[in-house]
Amino acid sequence: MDLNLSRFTNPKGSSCSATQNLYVANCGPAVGISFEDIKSVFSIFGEVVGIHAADDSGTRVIVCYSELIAAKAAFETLNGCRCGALGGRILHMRYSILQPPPKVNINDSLSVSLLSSELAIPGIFLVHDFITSEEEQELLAAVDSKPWNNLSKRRVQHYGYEFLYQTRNVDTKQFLGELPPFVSPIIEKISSFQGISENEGQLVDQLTVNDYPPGIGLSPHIDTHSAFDDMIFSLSLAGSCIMEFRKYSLGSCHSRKAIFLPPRSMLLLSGEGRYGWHHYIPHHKVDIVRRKMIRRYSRRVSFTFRKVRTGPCQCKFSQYCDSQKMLKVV
Ligand SMILES: O=C(O)CCC(=O)C(=O)O
Ligand SMILES: [Fe+2]
Repeated sequence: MDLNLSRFTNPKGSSCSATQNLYVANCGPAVGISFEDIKSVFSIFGEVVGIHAADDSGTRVIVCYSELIAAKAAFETLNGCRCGALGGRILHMRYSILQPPPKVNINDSLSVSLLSSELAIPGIFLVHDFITSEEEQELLAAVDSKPWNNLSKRRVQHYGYEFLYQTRNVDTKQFLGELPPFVSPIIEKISSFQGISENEGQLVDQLTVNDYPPGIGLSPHIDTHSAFDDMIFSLSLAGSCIMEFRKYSLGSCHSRKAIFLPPRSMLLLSGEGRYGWHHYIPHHKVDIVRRKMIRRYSRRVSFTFRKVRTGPCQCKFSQYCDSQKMLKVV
């Protein structure tokens, strides 16, 4: 990704406040106009210090001047006019500002795995391209046609059983009905994972759909042991994010690892990864993955499939297990 892309934005407030940078639409390499041609035309008005692609269309550029007066002169002369020296194209212009580089937190230096084999947390598996783009669009359209519940920073939908955020549990007596037919192909695919089909009964009966605006994450947590069975499946749609895993003991964090979740990937949390590690989506507009900045342009929608637990949890991770802590109190 060209890091110059999207570094420029509209001036806030008045859309006509002038700046030294001009966004120029309808010219660029994709329509046979080189950066040199653009520079020679815009240099008539003053010193041009940079020309950048405004996006990846090849037909929109940012022209940066050293002086505001030059940008204003170019804007007033060329905006909306047919420019003979640039292939006779009509230029559409507005002022643009250079965004400050995104703040990169020192914590972001955590190395991010692309594969679950690199992450190496027992029980955590990531499958890339679990669904096709068409299936992804169908799932997004299906949930977008249903009502969303607004939380403070994101929207959710619950199917099967409602997830209650106050108790971080479900009310097993309040069955909302079978999971909707639009997720049946996903559940079928999950069931065909090696080893999983041997399980008896229903594999999953609860679905939470999360719609995260760009930059919104989720605080570190372990899904309540007493609420859900071992396997938790989370399908990422539309946008990407990183998911961080933290191992706490005696209240402090001893180990941190992270994995990149691209759209259409399926993450399985099970065993130690599900019971003994907190998972967390940092609240970042930009994720650093292998020294590349990956901006969260789009919303991310996740489908988290779980199986509601019917008896107490008997996992080997008792220090994180509410079922086993409750037994001790009694
Ligand atoms: O958005 C995700 O992938 C994870 C959601 C999650 O951890 C949860 O709902 O408990
Ligand atoms: Fe979770």
